[in-house]
Amino acid sequence: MKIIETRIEDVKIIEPKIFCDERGFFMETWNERVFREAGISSVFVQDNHSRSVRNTLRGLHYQIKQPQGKLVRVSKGEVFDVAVDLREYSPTFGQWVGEYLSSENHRMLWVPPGFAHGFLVVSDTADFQYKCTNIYAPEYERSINWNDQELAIEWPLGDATKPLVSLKDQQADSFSNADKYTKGDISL
Ligand SMILES: Cc1cn([C@H]2C[C@H](O)[C@@H](COP(=O)(O)OP(=O)(O)O[C@H]3O[C@@H](C)C(=O)[C@@H](O)[C@H]3O)O2)c(=O)[nH]c1=O
Repeated sequence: MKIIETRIEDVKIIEPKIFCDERGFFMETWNERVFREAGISSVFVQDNHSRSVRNTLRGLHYQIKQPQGKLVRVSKGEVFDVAVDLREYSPTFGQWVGEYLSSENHRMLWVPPGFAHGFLVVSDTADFQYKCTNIYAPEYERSINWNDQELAIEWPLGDATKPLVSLKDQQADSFSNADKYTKGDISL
C-alpha cells in the first residue's frame, strides 16, 4: 500500500497493492494494522455505498457534531472527489483537494474529520463506497454549495453546464455562512 500526500497535510491518497492474475485482481480495501501503521488509526463504525449517474454531484457534506472521517473509494466508474478543510485553526482552512478516484486506478482518499466532502461522477455510472468514523447524524448534517465562489473548486464538468444535485444540496449554505469547526470539535 502506498500513501501519497496531497496539498492538504491530513488528506491522503491511498494506493492499495493490487495482485493480478489470470482470474482478475485482488486487493485489500482496509486492514486495521496496515492503516494504523500508515497513520490512519481511526475506528470505523459505518460503511456506505451509493450509485450515481454521470454528472451527479453529491456534497459538499459534513456533520458539525459527531464529525465523520471518511475512507472513500470507487468500485465502479470514476469520480472527481473533493475534500474542503473546515477547521478554522488549520493553516489550510478553506482550501480544497480534488482527486480522481476510479475502479481503474483503485485509489482511495482519506478525508479526516473536520472536512466537507463531495464528488462529481465523470463516468456513465459510479459506485461509491466509504467507511465512516462516526454514525450518520442528520440533525448535525450540513451542506455547503458545491459552486461556492470563495472556495472556487475546479469541478471537471466538461460540456455540462450544471451537475445533477439533490434538492437538499441545491439549498446548501455558502462557505462564508456555513458552520465551521473549532479545535475542540475534532479529535483525530
Ligand atoms: C448519508 C446517509 C444517508 N441516509 C439516507 C438519508 C436519505 O434519505 C438518503 C440519501 O441521503 P443523501 O442525499 O444525504 O445522500 P448523499 O448525498 O449520497 O450523502 C453523502 O454524500 C457524500 C458526499 C458524503 O460525504 C456522505 O457523508 C453523505 O453525506 O439516504 C442514511 O440513511 N444514512 C446515511 O449515512
